[in-house]
This record gives sequence, C-alpha cells and structure tokens, in this order.
Amino acid sequence: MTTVVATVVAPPQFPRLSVIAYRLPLRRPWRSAHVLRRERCGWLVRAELDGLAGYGDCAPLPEAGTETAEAARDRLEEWCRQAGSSPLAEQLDLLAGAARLRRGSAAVAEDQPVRPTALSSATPAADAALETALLDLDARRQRITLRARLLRDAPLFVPIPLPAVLPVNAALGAVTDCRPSALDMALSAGYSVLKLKVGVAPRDDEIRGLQALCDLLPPAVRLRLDANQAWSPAEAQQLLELLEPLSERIESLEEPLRPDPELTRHDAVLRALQAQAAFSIALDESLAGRGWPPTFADLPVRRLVLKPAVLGGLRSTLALAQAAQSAGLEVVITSLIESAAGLWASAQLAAAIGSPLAHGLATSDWLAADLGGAPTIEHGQLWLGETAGSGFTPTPSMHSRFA
Ligand SMILES: O=C(O)CCC(=O)c1ccccc1C(=O)O
Ligand SMILES: [Mg+2]
Repeated sequence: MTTVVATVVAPPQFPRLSVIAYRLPLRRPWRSAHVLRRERCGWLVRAELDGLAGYGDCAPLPEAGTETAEAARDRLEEWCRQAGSSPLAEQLDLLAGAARLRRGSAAVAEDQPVRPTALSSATPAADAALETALLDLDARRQRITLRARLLRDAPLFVPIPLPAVLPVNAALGAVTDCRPSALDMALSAGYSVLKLKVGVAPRDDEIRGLQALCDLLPPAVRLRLDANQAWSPAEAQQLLELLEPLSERIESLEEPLRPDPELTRHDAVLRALQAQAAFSIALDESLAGRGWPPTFADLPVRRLVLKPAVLGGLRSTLALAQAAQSAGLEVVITSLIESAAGLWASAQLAAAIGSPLAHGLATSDWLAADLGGAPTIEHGQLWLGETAGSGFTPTPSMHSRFA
C-alpha cells in the first residue's frame, strides 16, 4: 500500500492575455529608400497574472522584414484563442518551438501567408510581442530586470553586472531633409553617432548634404548611413568612392545593395564593398533572406543590425547576436520606430548583448504620441534603470483600455 503523505498541486500559472490596437501619428513623415510613413500602427499585448502585467509591442513593418499587419493580427488572435490558456512557461516553450511546429503543419501553412524566407517564424512581429509580454511578466514576478531574465536562457554565459546604460545613435531621417538646426539639437543632446538615411534623393544632392554636415561635426562625432538596399553594385561602388574623402567621419553604412536572387554574386559584391570601405558595412533587412539560422563564418560584411520584431523575438535575437559576436561580427540592435513598449524591451535586449556600439533606439521623438514613457536618453546614453521587467508602464488612458 502506498501512503500519500501530501499532494501539493501547484496552482496553475495561467496568464491572461489581452491585445489592444493602437495608432500613433509621427511628428513628421519617416522616409527611407522605399517608403514614406506618417503613422505607426500596431497592438499592445498584455500578459497578466496575480496582479502583475508584462507588455509586448507588435507594430509590423513589412518593408523592414516583418509580416503584414493582417498576418500579425491573425496570429495574435489565434494565439490568444489557442495557446493563450496555457501556463506561462509552456507558452514561452511553445513560442520558442513555434518555427518547428509551423513548418511541420500543412494546415497552418495553408491559411497563413508564409514569407519567402527561411526566418525562424512566419509572423516574427506577433511572436516577438507575445514572447516579450510573457518574458516581461516572468521577470516582474521574479523581481529581476528583463535583461537578467533574458540571460538566464541565453546560449552563452555572460558575466553580470549588465550595463544599465547604453550608447544610442540619434535618428535624423533622410540626409537631404536634415537641417543644421536638427544637427545642432542632436549635438547638444550629446549624441556621438548620428544616423541618416541615404539612397532617398539624387546622389549628388546627398553627397553635397553629407559634406555640409561633416563640415559642422565636432571631431568625435560620426555619421551612420543607411541606404536600405537602394543601389546597384555599380552605384554603390561609386558612392563609396565619393564618400572616400569623408570616410573618417563615417561610422558605418547599412544595406547598400538592392537585393539579388543570386546570393553568391551578391556576397561577392558586398565583400568587395567592405574591402573598399574604411568603415563597417552592415546587413539589416537582407539578413532575413539568408536562410535560418544564418551562418556567420563567411559573411561578407563586418556588422549586423538586428531587430527582434523581424527576427521573431528577444531570445532568438539574443542567440543570433551571441553567435555573431563569437564569430567576430559587430552587432547593433535597432528599433522599428516602435512605441515605448517596444523600445524598453529592445533596450533590455541590447544590454544583455553587451555590444559597445551605439544602438538605434533613440526613435521615440519621431512619435507625436506614445503608449507610455520611453526610456530616458541623456548625453547620447539610454538609461534602463533597475526596475523589474522591461521598465515600460502604459499611460493611464492606455491602461484603462485593458479593463
Ligand atoms: O537605426 C535607427 O537609429 C533607427 C531605426 C531605423 O533606421 C529603421 C526604422 C524602421 C525600419 C527600418 C530601419 C532601418 O534601420 O533600416
Ligand atoms: Mg537599416
């Protein structure tokens, strides 16, 4: 006969998920090589348990490599209906394994638009938002920062303490839109890396604009350029020649080349551009087309720009960043001009990665309204603080919509 001394059934830890749609106008239009946007739309995801709440931002931006808004909404709805009533840890496991499950399921593949890439998820922005809300909640329950929570599951051990302060770049928009007054503001705010979009206006106008800006820069300040895949190989090579006299003032150049289905040919051009340039060339949106997970040993450039909403979550981005850094690559985390909920989480991820480079997380000024307070930036440094979770708190009006 067996004696049951005590049966302790732990209370099921089922978080309650809610999703609220939002629309945030931009202060001025955001221009890049392919699009002009006047607002950012998305969903704020909340995971609540025992009076604590975690938040995740889902603001798809297909031109940056996420799914469409429709696909993201369907995924959020489907998740809340099906997985949304599982325990917290189980939902996090499900999200980590979602890529494998989705590839194995013909039913899912039929009614979900599957992106023509081999990314970890067909709905990376929705998955990232769900994962972020759950991880944020879990961190708050354990009274640890989200960056500490992330490192608990990370593939590589990172010695603590983690940085609570991160260098970030100013996001100044298109070079031909950048007035000296905007430059002055960024300089007096203490930024030492200023990011500008190129490949938007005629080449000679952009070169003239860059020269004029460089003449106004103090010695320690450098420009980070982003062409968002605007140029042919010949145009990119010519651009680098024209930028040569300014090369000491340039910190890096993102995505110079227009996509080419022949990856070997594309990489040969990128390798030649990287050899020609005195600064780092970076891959950003094209990373999604390289198969999953990308291999780093023979990457033709020196730097990767990573966005968790494109890569399907904080954990997958952290794993990718650690692998890239181990292979000697530079890593930068950037925002998709997302709400404060997204920025706080991406900044926690950037802290966990421990890259010394400026991250592209100073974008909250582009929004004319926000879902909560964004992290403070002083002297070009973003302050994370030591509060449990991501640090995000919704505004009272946003909070009341969850009732
Ligand atoms: O990096 C920054 O500072 C701002 C973020 C940014 O440029 C961006 C924002 C939305 C979509 C794509 C990009 C990009 O880096 O290409
Ligand atoms: Mg970019």
